[in-house]
Amino acid sequence: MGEILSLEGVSKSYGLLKVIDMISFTLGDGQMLGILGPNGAGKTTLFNLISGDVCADEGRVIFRGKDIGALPPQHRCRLGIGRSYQIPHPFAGMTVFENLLVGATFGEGMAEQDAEPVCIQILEKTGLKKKANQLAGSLTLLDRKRLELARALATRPKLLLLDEIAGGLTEQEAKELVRLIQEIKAQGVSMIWIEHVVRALLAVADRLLVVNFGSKLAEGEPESVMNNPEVKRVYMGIEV
Ligand SMILES: Nc1ncnc2c1ncn2[C@@H]1O[C@H](COP(=O)(O)OP(=O)(O)OP(=O)(O)O)[C@@H](O)[C@H]1O
Repeated sequence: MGEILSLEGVSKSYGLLKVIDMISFTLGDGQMLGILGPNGAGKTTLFNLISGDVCADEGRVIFRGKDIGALPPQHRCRLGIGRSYQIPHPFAGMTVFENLLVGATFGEGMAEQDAEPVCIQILEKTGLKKKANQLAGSLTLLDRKRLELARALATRPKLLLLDEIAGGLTEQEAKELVRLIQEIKAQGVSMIWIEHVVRALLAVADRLLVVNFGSKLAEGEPESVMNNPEVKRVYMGIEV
């Protein structure tokens, strides 16, 4: 199995605050890495560094063998990095379908006639078909989260970054989401999923990475990471 992504000694500061401190990890092709960590640990910043929303102060971001650290987000998207945002921000004045079309045409570069059937398929898959013609701004939070995922899928990513998409879902909805993510994974899409809903994450993650104060606290097989005494103490607040 080859590597799709590797971060090598990546750091990022905002003023005096070092938000990401020398983080390195690799992601195998078709694998799912789950990221856990307390609020403010630097998880979303890590995604921003991969998607190009911010650039690292030091270190390298290698995607499919190429150093993409200096590329803007739209170039990284075209190369195959799709992402959802923790706070959904769809194009509120456009319909759900139009939001997907933007992802497919501008994000991935598909011609509109090719993009339409792809978008319809994604709407079906994500349970948004009935809302295709609804304005994105009028959706409930839950449907906005679905739209975040659908929009990211419309860019036909090879690597999908999911930022807390299970928060606020009922148990049943979380199960459906997990099924959908398993389906996407089965199609060979590599994924990184930041999630506080640990049960959902454990259902699909091949490996876990725990971040604390911008540094890697633990990484490895889910079971051994969850049993790591330092993870229990720092992240879960459990004394062992
Ligand atoms: N653009 C920015 N300017 C200044 N500080 C920032 C900026 N973005 C993030 N930070 C700070 O960096 C730290 C890490 O933020 P980040 O959003 O990456 O954490 P997180 O682990 O995703 O948190 P959460 O679980 O609450 O989403 C926080 O202290 C945050 O306030």
